[in-house]
Amino acid sequence: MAGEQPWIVVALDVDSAERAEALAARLDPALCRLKVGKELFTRAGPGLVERLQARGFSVFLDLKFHDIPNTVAGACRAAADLGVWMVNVHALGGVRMMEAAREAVSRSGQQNTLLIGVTVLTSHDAGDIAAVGLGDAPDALVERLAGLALGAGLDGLVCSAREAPRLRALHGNAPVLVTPGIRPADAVADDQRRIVTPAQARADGADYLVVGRPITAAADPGAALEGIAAELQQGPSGA
Ligand SMILES: O=c1ccn([C@@H]2O[C@H](COP(=O)(O)O)[C@@H](O)[C@H]2O)c(=O)[nH]1
Repeated sequence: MAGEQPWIVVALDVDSAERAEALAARLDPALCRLKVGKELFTRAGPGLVERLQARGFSVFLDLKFHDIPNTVAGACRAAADLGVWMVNVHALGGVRMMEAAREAVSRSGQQNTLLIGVTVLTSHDAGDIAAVGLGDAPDALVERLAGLALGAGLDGLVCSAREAPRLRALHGNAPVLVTPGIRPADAVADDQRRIVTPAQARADGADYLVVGRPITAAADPGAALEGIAAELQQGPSGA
């Protein structure tokens, strides 16, 4: 799988429905999908997701569910019933939780909703992982969690594009790889630690690139989106 266009997923990390809809109005649904995460969903709820979908955007509901299997299954069922393009759970929730999520989405009326598993947050480096008592290096932990998630039947993974080549070698082209931590060469990293440029991420095997602040904090978000889309057409060398 190389992902279906559009490959860019804009993270709408803003604090109101009004701000989110104003941003969406400046973005072309032919060039991007939208991601609604914890802050915006907690403020604006399912109604906003439905309005963004009505504007023609595919929506990734990025709530990273991580709870007991029954609770996560119910949350995933609710997300699928909203008709979202993609929803995720955190792979650290374990195999039984991911299997329950898989069954809930597959039995919902929206079987096309993609269910993916977060491996290691792109804001984490080796020190962060060691500090919470997980012994593996980031790439080894990603590999371990990816195996569990795909074994539980999930459609794909959230990881850094740095790990994409190894995951492709291990699991082939079928898993959907969604990669945040995307930064154009001239952008600041912010709180991200395992970053990759947009064209390099695609070249390394990422299907979908999550991009937030480099687009949403730009003076002209529409132009910033177009710039990244153009970079993807050119490839990593710019050739
Ligand atoms: O490992 C992860 C998982 C999710 N995210 C989310 O992606 C965006 C990234 O935003 P930027 O502004 O481009 O840094 C944000 O919504 C995160 O919650 C992630 O960064 N890493």
